Amino acid sequence: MDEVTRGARALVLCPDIRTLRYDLDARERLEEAQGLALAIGVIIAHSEIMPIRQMQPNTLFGSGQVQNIATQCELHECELIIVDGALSPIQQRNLEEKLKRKVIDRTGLILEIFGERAATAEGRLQVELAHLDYQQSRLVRSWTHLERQRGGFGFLGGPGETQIEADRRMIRQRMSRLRRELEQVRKTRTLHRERRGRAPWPVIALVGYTNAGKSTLFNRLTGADVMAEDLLFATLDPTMRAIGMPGVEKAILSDTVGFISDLPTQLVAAFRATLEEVTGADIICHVRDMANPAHAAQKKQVMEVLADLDVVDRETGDSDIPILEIWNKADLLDPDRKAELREAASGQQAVIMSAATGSGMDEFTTKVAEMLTAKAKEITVTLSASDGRRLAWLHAHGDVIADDDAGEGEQGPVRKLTVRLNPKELGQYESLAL
Ligand SMILES: Nc1nc2c(ncn2[C@@H]2O[C@H](COP(=O)(O)OP(=O)(O)OP(=O)(O)O)[C@@H](O)[C@H]2O)c(=O)[nH]1
Ligand SMILES: [Mg+2]
Repeated sequence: MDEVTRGARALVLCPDIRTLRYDLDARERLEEAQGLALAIGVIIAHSEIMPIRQMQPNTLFGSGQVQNIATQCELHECELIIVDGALSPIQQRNLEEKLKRKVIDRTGLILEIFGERAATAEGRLQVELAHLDYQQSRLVRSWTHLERQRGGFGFLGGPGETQIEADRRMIRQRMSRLRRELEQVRKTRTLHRERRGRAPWPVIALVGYTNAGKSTLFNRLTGADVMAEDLLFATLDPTMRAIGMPGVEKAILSDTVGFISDLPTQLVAAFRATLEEVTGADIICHVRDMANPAHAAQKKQVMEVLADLDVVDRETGDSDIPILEIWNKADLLDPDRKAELREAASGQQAVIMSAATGSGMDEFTTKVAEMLTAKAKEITVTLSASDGRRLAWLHAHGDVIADDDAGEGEQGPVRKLTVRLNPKELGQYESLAL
């Protein structure tokens, strides 16, 4: 977000539209909206739930409410109004005119956050693409940091129709260039992934709603210093590290972007590409903030995204990849609630822990090790002692339990090996060319 907005005093409004069905109640949504607002560095001067019986096509809010918003802005000296919902370009423009202040909606807000956080080349390309897509319909807008940073496409001032046409064309051209660049970056990434796919280590993916504690857990396990903050979308680009823990000699741990409800459609594709890593994981750890009253609705969102990624069956909830639920932030729960959860967890793949304090870590590592071994198969093979290639491969990739001299065969000495291989490795071993 541009200089003017960072540090700006903002009025955060959460429309509660009677005709819509929400997963979270208004108070929870308002809280999330405040979190999003803080994530772009504004000061929340005042926030309010706005019940709406009937949406007004021109302003969303009724005229009395618009009056009221204007008064609140004066009272709290706000320069910016954040509406936690979707505004049509017309509604946004009309509200700005009536209120004489900058107005942004939920999509705009999330795009701003993503724009600030994206760190990798791919992340930046995706976000810019999403932003341009959003702007196409809002050509008179002039507040986004992207266009400012890039020297502008000439949206400033009240452009005439020809100017808007020219801008549209420019946006379209820029978008198709970005798509080409993205394609290139993705190809490279797929190559990297394929190369890693041949590496023998299992992949553990951390997923979860934004602010659940994924990066905190990641840091604890890797000793890394990934940005873990009380900020929504602290992590945008996937981060991977090799880790070792009791029972798992080596694994790759991947931290991912947090999920959120009502992700702007423009960002869904970007988001999905970032999450592709998850589809190749051996285990998914679903980190949940059990201290958040909205944790059940948040889980639902996460499962939806996993279903979108074809990891989870939307109807049955069955998953191709084993999922371990991390019931995080246990340190914030009172003992009764904890006991309740402990009971509930015993029947499922779930661990109660605190990534912040480290409590429950042992149980976590034991569970992960168990799940990885459950997937592994033990095979026994006899090989000619001169088959150096296979012998070396098994020692390098598998968990060799026994490697014994098995006497003389027709072609000389023979060895008998018992090896544990996870399914991926087993496939690789079987396809080793003779
Ligand atoms: N009390 C408590 N706080 C925690 C725990 N785990 C994480 N946190 C805090 O929760 C906030 C969010 O943690 P992150 O690790 O950044 O969450 P994330 O899931 O990576 O969030 P995104 O990257 O935004 O998706 C931080 O302020 C953490 O310190 C926990 O077990 N207990
Ligand atoms: Mg994170």
